Amino acid sequence: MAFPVIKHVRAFVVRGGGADYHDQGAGHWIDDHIATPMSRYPEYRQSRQSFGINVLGTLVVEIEAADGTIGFAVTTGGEPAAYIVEKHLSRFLEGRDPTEVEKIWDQMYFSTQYYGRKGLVVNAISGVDLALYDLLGKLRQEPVYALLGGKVRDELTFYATGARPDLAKQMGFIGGKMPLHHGPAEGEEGLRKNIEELATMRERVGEDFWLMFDCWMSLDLNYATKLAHKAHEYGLKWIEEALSPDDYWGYRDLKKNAPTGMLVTTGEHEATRWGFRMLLEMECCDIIQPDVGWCGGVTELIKIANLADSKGVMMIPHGSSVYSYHFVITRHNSPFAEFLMMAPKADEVVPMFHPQLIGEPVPVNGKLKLSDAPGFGVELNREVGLHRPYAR
Ligand SMILES: C[C@H](O)[C@H](O)CC(=O)C(=O)O
Ligand SMILES: [Mg+2]
Repeated sequence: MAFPVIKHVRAFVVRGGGADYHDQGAGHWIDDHIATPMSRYPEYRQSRQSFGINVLGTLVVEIEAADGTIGFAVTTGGEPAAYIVEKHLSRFLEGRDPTEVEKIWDQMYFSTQYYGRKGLVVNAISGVDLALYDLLGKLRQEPVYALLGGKVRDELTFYATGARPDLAKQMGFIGGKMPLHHGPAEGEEGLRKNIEELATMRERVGEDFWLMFDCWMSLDLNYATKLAHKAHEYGLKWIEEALSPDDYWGYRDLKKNAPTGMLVTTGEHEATRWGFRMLLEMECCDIIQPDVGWCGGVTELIKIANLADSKGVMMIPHGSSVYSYHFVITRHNSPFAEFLMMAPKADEVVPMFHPQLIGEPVPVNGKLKLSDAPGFGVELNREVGLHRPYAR
């Protein structure tokens, strides 16, 4: 079957909304004194926006085929990523057969390797790769999960990330992951407050509900070890992203130090098969958590997931809505998924990438059956103020 060639790649920037690194309004739980690597500076402790978490904004990539079919995807990266997509990556797609996914990925990665490899450049590559999968699904009239080998289960099961695991339990989620609020710079008092928050939640949710801490790269090995042992008394299921993503040695030691039964998880700021190979070969964690919009897209996630599977490690992607749902449903080593509670008080289920996506599915009673609509099954909301800074 011949497909129309790719005619045009476009990159847009959007401000406002869209999950954790995009702009959220004042008073949102996701920006309320969360421990970060910048918490050592008191002036950057209260709000992640104070040090610029939202500075990049959203990147939207659109790929149009010669017959007018359009695939698109949303990720983080803003203007700098839009520049890379328009000025550099587009040459590897325009005029090409859209089924050349592997070759296109390879050329995007190796042509940018001298200034890329991780971070922003891989975000941009991921956005293009996801848009290409969306386009392919639309051209083939198949959902992305079908392109990936089909479902291994009927529905997705979710845990929730947010400030209110107690409400998440009432909403049918299997667990609640809370942001850690106090880092090492807040000393023993901060540590006590962290444990008190966990104890309060444990009291509210009972013994069996999963509770986890997301530490967002804020700790050192000593503090993380102490936190893990104190939190073990309250049945913490996992300690997430405790250390810098570059500290593979620290993760290896934390996994050795962690109490028996507590899982060590990380990887949402890791990228590519090579980064995850380090985490896996050094036995840094029990669960890897790539974000499909940041780790290299679906093409790279296939390789990452296979590496994890061969080591018997679970792969539970960082919350990225439909972009990870279509992957998780095809994998035995991804038995559940993350849902990021984007309601400001984490008290209701709202679409994660609102307002950018139209038709974004959300879990009901902690479960979701994916639709068989083509591609990722969502449409781009063109009312969000799309800005194309580097139009060619
Ligand atoms: C709540 C965390 O600090 C972060 O914003 C989200 C995250 O790391 C996760 O969902 O995992
Ligand atoms: Mg996390």
